[in-house]
Amino acid sequence: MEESSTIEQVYRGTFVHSTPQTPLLILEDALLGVNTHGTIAFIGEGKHVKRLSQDFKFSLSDVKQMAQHEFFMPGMVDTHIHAPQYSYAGTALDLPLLQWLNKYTFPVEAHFADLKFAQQIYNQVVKRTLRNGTTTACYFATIHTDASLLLGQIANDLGQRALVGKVCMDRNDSAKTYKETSQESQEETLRFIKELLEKKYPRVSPVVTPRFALSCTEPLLGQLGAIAKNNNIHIQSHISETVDEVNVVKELFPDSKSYTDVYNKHNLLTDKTVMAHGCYLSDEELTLFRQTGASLAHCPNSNVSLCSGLLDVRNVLKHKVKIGLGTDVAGGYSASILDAARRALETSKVLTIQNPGYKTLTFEEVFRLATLGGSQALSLDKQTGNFEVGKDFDALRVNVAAPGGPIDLIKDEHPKVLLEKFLNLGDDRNIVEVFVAGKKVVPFTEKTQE
Ligand SMILES: O=c1[nH]c(=O)c2nc[nH]c2[nH]1
Ligand SMILES: [Zn+2]
Repeated sequence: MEESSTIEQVYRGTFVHSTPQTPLLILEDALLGVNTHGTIAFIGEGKHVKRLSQDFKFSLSDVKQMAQHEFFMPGMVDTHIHAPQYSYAGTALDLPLLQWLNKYTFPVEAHFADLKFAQQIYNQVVKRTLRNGTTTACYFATIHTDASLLLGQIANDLGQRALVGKVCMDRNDSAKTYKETSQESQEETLRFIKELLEKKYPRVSPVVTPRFALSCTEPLLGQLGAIAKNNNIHIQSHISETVDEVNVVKELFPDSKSYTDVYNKHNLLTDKTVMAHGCYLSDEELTLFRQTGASLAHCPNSNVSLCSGLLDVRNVLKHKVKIGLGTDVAGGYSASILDAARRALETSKVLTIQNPGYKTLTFEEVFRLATLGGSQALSLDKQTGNFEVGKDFDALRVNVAAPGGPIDLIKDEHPKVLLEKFLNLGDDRNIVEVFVAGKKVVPFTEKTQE
């Protein structure tokens, strides 16, 4: 038998996941096998365990039976999170975006020149998000190359799948100590990409990261578009988060038709681009997203916490633009995609209050945004996002009745009820194990504990 088909783990019980066609599929008494590469080798029915054990050559005694109140779901995907801002998450939410950046964000991010401080905060944020069930995270770091490389190393060491971006900003008059020249930004981006790729981390990749149009000159935007293209790598930024920001973009880029056009002109909209927010995008701009394959990170906690706006996710879906959820720590105060899922539902309900004819998102749709949608938004859906054979086993083992946990159950509740309760009421106490590419990354081991 080939090595690639050696089965290392087999689980029997309930599995819930999404497909492009169906937001929620519930597989009761299912059997899922993971091979030595951490890839899903098969998913079948529990009643076929004997035949599957012969076909895939595992022993019946190796099957791990899950309890009644447990299920496996795909690991969650945070499509937009600022790792350095974790240091002040839960505070500083009293100003609108542009003032918030000047007063809180830039001074804090400037501290990440200090690698010791970076090490402490980056360890905390990767551990916290893993415990919260984020198996894939798309991180903004800061302008500091070495600290950004350290974030990549920490994500790799703790076993999280991650995209990591060294932030680029050659225009920032408000914080003189937190700015680069265009040349520095370009050269350091190239160094960051080169050095991160040389590490050959299996699941951590660089992402080209112009902070947003306001903090980048046109020449820099053009250079970053070219760098992403030459290296065939991801791109992330912010777009149309607030009305004030959109107005400044109009002033700074008078020759562009729209905010989206600014990025598109500089080859920054590709099928590997994820843009955060997009609250004020026109239908025409959404069409451009669709045509280029660029995606959106919906960050509802941040959008409300900074009084930025309300994203109409239904309209984004109607335009067939890829979309996932982001925490946007620390504009969003919670480092949990469960929180983002709740806020996404809430925002959709606010839109329904404003317009009773609005088609509110369902919890099943939001579940898909948190998992498969996120993986699509990051163009990582070949590797992760659901329990399709051939994808990596990125999964959460959820015990809805975890002792000391936040959920009380009535006897024999259906898995759909268990999932809905977990999405609305659950927390890290219910996430008893987290797997990335078949490897158990939560609970932490002695090695990852320090
Ligand atoms: O929510 C946000 N957080 C940020 O750090 C940022 N920078 C530009 N635009 C931004 N929006
Ligand atoms: Zn952001």
